[in-house]
Amino acid sequence: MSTVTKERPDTRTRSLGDTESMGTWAILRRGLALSPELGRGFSITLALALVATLGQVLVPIAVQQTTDKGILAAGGPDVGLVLRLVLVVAGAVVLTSVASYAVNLRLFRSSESGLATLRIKGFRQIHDLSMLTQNAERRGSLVSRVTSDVDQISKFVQSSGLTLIISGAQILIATALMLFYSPELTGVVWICFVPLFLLLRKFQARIGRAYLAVRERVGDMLGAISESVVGATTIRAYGVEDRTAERIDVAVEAHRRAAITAQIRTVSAFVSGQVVAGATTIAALGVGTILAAHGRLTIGELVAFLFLVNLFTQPVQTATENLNELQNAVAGWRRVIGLIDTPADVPDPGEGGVDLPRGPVRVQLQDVGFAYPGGPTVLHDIDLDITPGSRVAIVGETGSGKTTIGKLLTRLMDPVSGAVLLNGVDVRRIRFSSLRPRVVLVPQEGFLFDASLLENVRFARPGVTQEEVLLAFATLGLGDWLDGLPSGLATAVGQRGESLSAGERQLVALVRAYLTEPDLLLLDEATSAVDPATEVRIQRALERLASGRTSIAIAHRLSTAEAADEVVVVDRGRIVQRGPHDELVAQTGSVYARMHASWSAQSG
Ligand SMILES: Nc1ncnc2c1ncn2[C@@H]1O[C@H](COP(=O)(O)OP(=O)(O)OP(=O)(O)O)[C@@H](O)[C@H]1O
Repeated sequence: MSTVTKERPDTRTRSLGDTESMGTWAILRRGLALSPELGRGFSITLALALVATLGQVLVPIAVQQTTDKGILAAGGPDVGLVLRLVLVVAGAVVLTSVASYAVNLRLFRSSESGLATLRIKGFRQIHDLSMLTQNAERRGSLVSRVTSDVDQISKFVQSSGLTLIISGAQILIATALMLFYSPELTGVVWICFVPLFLLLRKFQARIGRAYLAVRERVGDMLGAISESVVGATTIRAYGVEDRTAERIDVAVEAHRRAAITAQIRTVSAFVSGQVVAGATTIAALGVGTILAAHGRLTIGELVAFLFLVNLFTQPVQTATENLNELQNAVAGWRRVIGLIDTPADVPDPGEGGVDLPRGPVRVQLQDVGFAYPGGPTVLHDIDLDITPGSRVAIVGETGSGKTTIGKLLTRLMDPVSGAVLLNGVDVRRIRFSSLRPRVVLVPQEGFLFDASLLENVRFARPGVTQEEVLLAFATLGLGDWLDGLPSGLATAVGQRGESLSAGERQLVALVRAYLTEPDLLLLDEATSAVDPATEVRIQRALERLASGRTSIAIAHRLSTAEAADEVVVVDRGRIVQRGPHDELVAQTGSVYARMHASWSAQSG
């Protein structure tokens, strides 16, 4: 029974999620939901932090009591009381230190676990995003979302976040005590500070925008740098080092400018706070002295009040600094959330999906149409039915749409219209756990990791033994090649496999594919020329790999097309011919006949 879903809305996402419209609170809430460890045990941390703050508040009270009731006591200094108060302060200092230590430890633990979870979610998401979405953003910038952006959040969570909350509590406690000592003086302090509170709100929005720009420029800069590192060989080969350096300079310069703008705004906010704090202390001292002269305030109360003014102004000032950290972190969170909340545009049907039964696969494309985001239609009404176990070669001019068909068959992307069916089931309904190992694409340039040959091959099937790997090499006729390598399976392949030739890298890719035991094999044949001995090995390995399974080769060589059971000719996104090689060649004037003529001319 066919399970085609012809009318499907185009749910493909082109770029990463937009979080611009989310307010600061919404971002913080979502950020906390993504890293639940950050909120775990927070009430205990907060209680400990309050204990640490209360310890600080004890000092001005003790100073006032020491001055008024100890030093300036009616019958002369009361040494006993002074000593007791000193002991109380010492106790408070010890308590404060222990509480501060515990707070920091708890914060580091919870933030490190919370942000590790966020990083893991981010990296997983990068893998779940389709190539279309990944292509919308440069790799370096994508990576910066889970590295430097998360670092910004970490900076905030580990210090500024709690300081910000404690600052609020400190302001309230200081105000309550100030009111206790002198409501008039408290009024003076608040009158001085109200304009700064209002100004801070304005600063906060501007600083927030500036830091988001900084985070974006960091992403651009990393994007430009990683591109130049990855493409170093090409850059050198074409002698375009200057132009590349210029692009990096531009990105670095844009980052420098954005960082300076953010810093200027930060410093302006901080300096405003300092000016207001200084002015407040002067006003409190002036008005306080007048009040003391009129007997409405004792000397001890005035001194205690000035301590409290400091306790009040200090968090207001640091609040500006911490608010910047908050904005910086929110900007980081915004970018990470933008990544994590982007729906996977090629979703795994998971529980509701079906498994692909074992055995050679029947492949059907029904009215398949495809266009890359924002681009023209590159595949038009493709209809194809491939018999299980057959060997098919897809040929066509460059840009005709062959690779695109391959990407649709392996579900790296979904068609815009029509459906791809494997054994009669729409690929969109097949679970990834079944689809991924059963349908394998051997790309033109398989990616090799900087590890041994064995580890690179094992990557396909982690549990495979060394004997099984050796057997795989032998079965594909590659035993002699392996024996010729300096350290056999232990040979290091270098970064991206650069110690091997392009042809040898293909051999490794074929062994990898073989170990997965796919039922449908897709081979994107490399266009790069390889030496004749390796060419023979590749062909032999391919033949053995293809036996007993359905295989589709995106062919660039005449030999591959000749060896196939059927050749499918694609021209400008349409299938224009299909049939056995000999039959197609005989159709004079056809696209395939022309291609054949040109292949034959090239090979001699
Ligand atoms: N990621 C992409 N974004 C936008 N357009 C793309 C993308 N990849 C391919 N295209 C376009 O789609 C069309 C078909 O490309 P495709 O790679 O499928 O051709 P091909 O037949 O495999 O070519 P080749 O033989 O050179 O590999 C081309 O016009 C190409 O420019």
